Amino acid sequence: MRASLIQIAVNEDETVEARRRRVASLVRERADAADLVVLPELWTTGAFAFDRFAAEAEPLEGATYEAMAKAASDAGVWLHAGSVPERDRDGTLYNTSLVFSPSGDLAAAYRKIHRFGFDKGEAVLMGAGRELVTVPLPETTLGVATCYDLRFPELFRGLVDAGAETLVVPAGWPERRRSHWTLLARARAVENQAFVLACGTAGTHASVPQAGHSIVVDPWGEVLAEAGADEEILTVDFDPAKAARTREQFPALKDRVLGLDTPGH
Ligand SMILES: O=C(O)CCC(=O)C(=O)O
Repeated sequence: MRASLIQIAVNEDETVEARRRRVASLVRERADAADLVVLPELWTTGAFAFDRFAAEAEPLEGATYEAMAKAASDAGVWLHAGSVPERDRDGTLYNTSLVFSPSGDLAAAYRKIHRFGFDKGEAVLMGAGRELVTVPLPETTLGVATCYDLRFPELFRGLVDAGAETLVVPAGWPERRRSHWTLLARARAVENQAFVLACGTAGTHASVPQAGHSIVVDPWGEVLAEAGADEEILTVDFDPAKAARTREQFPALKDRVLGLDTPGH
């Protein structure tokens, strides 16, 4: 299977409309060059452009949905279109990822569960998702998570329990914590014996330089490919069956002990 992670530069000198058109054509260019294309988190607005979330939020089937559904079907690829600021019918905002099939149908939508910012930014401006999302592809089952979710291993265990073998993580990770990004991507791969495809943004928006360094890790924790800091398309061939083989040959997941007693009980 061949995956292309498109590490988009999110800078303020490009309008959302221009970036959407540019990204749609980058996706289209992956026709015959990838089976699965992955985009980063909130690449229209910028993950740190909190003051624009409300103004640029879209209904689920908004402009980004339409452009990405068409790009996926034009290219004939599975497309994890990263995430958009979604406004639901009640007016609540969510950080929502969209996955399209090669015919351009929506295969899954995932609302980010762990919101970043503690008492500011996304954590106060957006609602939290509650549902784990997996997407069965012919070759593998994807488990999806977004950026800050990477710090919460229990979410990934939930995805593995639901059948995920390839974990896809769009992000807008800041440069100042790049070492955590790489470490956590490898940790999630090793502990879950799964591929991790983690696609970040490049550029600088809201004065926050982005880490870039999108990364693909195999179920043994080996880094198959890693991008630099700038906009880049990272393409990698991988054998999705390696997740099952690794779980068979080194069956650590079977040794999990659940429901431990807590101190004092
Ligand atoms: O956890 C981090 O260090 C970065 C998280 C983040 O930037 C996000 O979730 O948008």
